[in-house]
Amino acid sequence: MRILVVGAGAIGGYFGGRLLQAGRDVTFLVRPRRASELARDGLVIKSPNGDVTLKNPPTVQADALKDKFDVVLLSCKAFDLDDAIASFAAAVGPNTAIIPMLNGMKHLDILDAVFGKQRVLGGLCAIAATLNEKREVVQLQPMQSINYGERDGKTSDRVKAIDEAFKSGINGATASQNIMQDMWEKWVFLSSLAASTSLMRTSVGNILAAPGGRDFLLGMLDETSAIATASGYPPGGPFFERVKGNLTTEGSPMTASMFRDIKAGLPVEADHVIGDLIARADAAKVPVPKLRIAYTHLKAYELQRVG
Ligand SMILES: NC(=O)C1=CN([C@@H]2O[C@H](COP(=O)(O)OP(=O)(O)OC[C@H]3O[C@@H](n4cnc5c(N)ncnc54)[C@H](OP(=O)(O)O)[C@@H]3O)[C@@H](O)[C@H]2O)C=CC1
Ligand SMILES: CC(C)(CO)C(=O)C(=O)O
Repeated sequence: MRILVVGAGAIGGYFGGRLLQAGRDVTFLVRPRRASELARDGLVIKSPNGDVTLKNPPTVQADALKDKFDVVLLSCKAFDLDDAIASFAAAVGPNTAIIPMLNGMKHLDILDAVFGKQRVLGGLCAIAATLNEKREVVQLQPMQSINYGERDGKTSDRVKAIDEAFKSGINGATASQNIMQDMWEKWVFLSSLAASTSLMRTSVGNILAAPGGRDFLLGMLDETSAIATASGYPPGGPFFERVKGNLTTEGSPMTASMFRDIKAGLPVEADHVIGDLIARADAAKVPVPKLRIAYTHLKAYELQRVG
């Protein structure tokens, strides 16, 4: 099974690296700067689940991409999605399965429109990872999982084959028969965490310890849960039960990748992760005052960032 990992950042580098470490046929589609970093230093993963340096990981750049791949693991940020689609389109053949790792949901519609719904699986990951100043992939906590599945819930041969390949290298790899529900639950959790930690500029533990902090976090979770419910995906499945406790754990150092990006002065996925959720709330007439403040805050950050 030929796997093209689009982007060798935190998520692509981590999961693609683990598959490569397990001997899978992985190629990273990268842009010139990342290509030279990987050629010079290898793909370095620092992780509580085991460090590894993968020398000379196979890479390809968009202009040289000709072969069709069986699987495309899409791990760019939402604001790079159009550019990434143009870059990996040549790798998509009649039997290619695209597995997106992006937070949010809107990318599914965009990918469907370009490649056809039958090529786009559902996908998500739960991990806290980042690139450090040496451009090494750093996993910040042991937690990790990656889910994928047919969006109609069927068990297909292609998902069985992907599952076998992913399980061989990644702890926490799971084929899901309820991937749309899982994606919505992940979005509910992530948007609550990202909106809260970005707005309060601190961890879940510090927010919980502040006056009104617990009510604020749970109020945010109520708003995002109401949107999911109005969209036909009431949260409450096993994934959600597992992650919900993270928002109420005293002393938790947890933050969202969006908050880490703000601290580093990087662009954020404000429209994809929060703005799109508010649009769905408006369509369903669900009041979301806390989420709106977080969105205004993120858009003000974006304006200040570009000057
Ligand atoms: N980090 C985390 O802990 C988690 C992140 N996510 C989600 O996963 C997605 C990816 O996040 P993350 O890995 O953190 O982001 P990163 O910024 O670390 O990595 C994204 C990578 O995509 C690459 N990229 C973008 N466009 C292209 C292109 N056209 N061709 C090749 N490479 C491209 C970028 O390359 P370049 O270096 O050239 O800019 C970059 O290395 C996001 O939607 C995020 O919300 C989900 C769960 C946890
Ligand atoms: C919810 C979480 C923390 C875990 O994957 C995440 O997706 C993120 O920080 O972007």
